[in-house]
Amino acid sequence: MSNALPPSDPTPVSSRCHALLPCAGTGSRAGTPLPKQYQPLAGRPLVHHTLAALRGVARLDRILVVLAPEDAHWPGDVDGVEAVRQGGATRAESVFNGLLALRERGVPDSDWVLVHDAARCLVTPEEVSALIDACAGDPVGGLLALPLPDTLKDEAGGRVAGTIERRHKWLAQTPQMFRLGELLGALQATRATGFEGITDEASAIERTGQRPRLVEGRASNIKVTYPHDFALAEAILRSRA
Ligand SMILES: Nc1ccn([C@@H]2O[C@H](COP(=O)(O)OP(=O)(O)OP(=O)(O)O)[C@@H](O)[C@H]2O)c(=O)n1
Ligand SMILES: C[C@](O)(CO)[C@H](O)COP(=O)(O)O
Repeated sequence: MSNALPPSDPTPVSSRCHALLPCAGTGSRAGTPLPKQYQPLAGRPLVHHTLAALRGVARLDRILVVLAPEDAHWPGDVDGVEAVRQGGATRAESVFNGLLALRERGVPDSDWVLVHDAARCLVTPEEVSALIDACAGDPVGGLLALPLPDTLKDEAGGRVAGTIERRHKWLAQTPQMFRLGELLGALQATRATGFEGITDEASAIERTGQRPRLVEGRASNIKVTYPHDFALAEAILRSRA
């Protein structure tokens, strides 16, 4: 009988999770004087609410925020949070740079990364935990999403061009949870085209032929995007206080 050990798995399964926050946008649709992630909301900059929710998830090993290189609003020292000034021209590029920064810090390719929009400040620790619970044993990973609640219309020239079958249609939210190496590779494959068509992490993973898991989230996990979203976000935050 041979004493040789069986060959080791080249990609050991890791259960470690990290959060990555793209926070380098300009918030052009929000129309606020400050980039929207720094706009005051219930007495604090918007991104602080996002970070407070993530810091409430004990299973997150690291929280890394990707800032624009010229960001003048980041407070500098947020407990338990690391920031890199490596934001890119698009969300996908900011995420890609953040993943490289995680790798440079020694995070192995097999660890999970939960990418979460800084602008989704209403996410709760419970929603993040539900995503981790649902995806930790999944071979691909997945995302929070919401089954489409309304009738969906196709438009042409400001008029209805048709009604789209809404069964099996979901609205993608964040966090989106994938293995560091897989997500980096998937984004790298679209880099030459300027990450064209990559509007979230799942879309990059889908291009590799894999099918991310949909984990039902809540309607309250909105991305603050337009001017009227601030009042809604503030009302929800105050109702929770
Ligand atoms: N080059 C970019 C663009 C966006 N983001 C981040 O990605 C998240 C989602 O993007 P979005 O809501 O589109 O933010 P903005 O790009 O800032 O908004 P807009 O498109 O209205 O300018 C935000 O937290 C934003 O800060 C980023 O890190 N880098
Ligand atoms: C990632 C995202 O929040 C999922 O809904 C969304 O695609 C970001 O879109 P944006 O146009 O960059 O705001």
